[in-house]
Amino acid sequence: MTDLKLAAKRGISLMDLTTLNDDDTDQKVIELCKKSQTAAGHTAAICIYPRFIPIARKTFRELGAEHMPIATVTNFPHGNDDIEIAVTETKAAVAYGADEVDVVFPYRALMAGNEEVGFELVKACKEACGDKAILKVIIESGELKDPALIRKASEISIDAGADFIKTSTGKVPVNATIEAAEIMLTVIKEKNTKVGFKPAGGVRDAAQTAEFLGKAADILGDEWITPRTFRFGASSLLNSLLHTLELADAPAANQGY
Ligand SMILES: O=C[C@H](O)COP(=O)(O)O
Repeated sequence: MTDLKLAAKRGISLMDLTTLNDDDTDQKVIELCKKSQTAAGHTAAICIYPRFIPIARKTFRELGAEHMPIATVTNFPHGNDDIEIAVTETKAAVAYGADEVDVVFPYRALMAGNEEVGFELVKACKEACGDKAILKVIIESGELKDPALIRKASEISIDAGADFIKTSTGKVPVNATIEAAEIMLTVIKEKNTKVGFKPAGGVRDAAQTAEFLGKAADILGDEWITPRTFRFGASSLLNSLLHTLELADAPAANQGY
C-alpha cells in the first residue's frame, strides 16, 4: 500500500463521521450511519446533533452495529460562558444515550481574560458525563488565533478533566490547522496525560490526513495514535479517503461491530 493509502485506511478508522447541519433530518442521519460502515472498515464514531441520537442508535441496532459510538455536541457552536446551560445540555445529551460529548469551550471569555469560567465549565460538564460518556473539549483554535491562547485553552481543558481536546467546530473561517495541532499535541505531551486529540473542520483528503497523523507521530509517537486518543472530526472526508483506496464504489459492509 502507498503511504497515502495507508493514511486513508487509518483515517477512516479514526474518523468521527459528522453531520452538524441545520437541515439534518432522520433520513440523513440514517444514511450517515450506513456510510460509517465502509468497505474499508467502520469509522471510529459518528457525530450528530443530540436529537438524532435515538434514530442513530436504532439504525445501528438494525445494521448489527449496536456498539458504534455516538458522539454529539453541546454549547455548540457558540461556546457561550453560561455553565448552567452547558451542563443542562450535556446532561440531556447523556440522557439521550451519547457515548461522547463534544462541548465548546467558552473561548471568547478566555480571549477577554477569563480563565476561570472555561475551567469550571469543562469540570462541570465532565461531571455531567460521569462514567457514561467521554468529554471532548472544542477550543476553537481558529478563533483563539494566538498560540499562547491555544496553549492556555488546551491546558485549562486538560486540567479540568477533558478526555480529548479538539481544535474546531467546523463553523468558523479557520478550523483545524497543523500549527494548532502542534501546540495542542505538545501540551498533551508536556502534561504526560492520556488525553486525546481531535483535529476537526476542513480536513478533506488523504494528504491532509497524512499530515495530521505525521505531526501526531512526531510529537507523541506513532503507537499513540489509536481511536482511544486520536480522532478526525470530518463531514466531507470519507468519500475522498474511499476514493484514495479505490473503494468509492464498493458497497458499504457490515463490519460486525
Ligand atoms: O467536528 C467536526 C466538524 O464539524 C466537521 O467539519 P467539516 O464539515 O469541515 O468536516
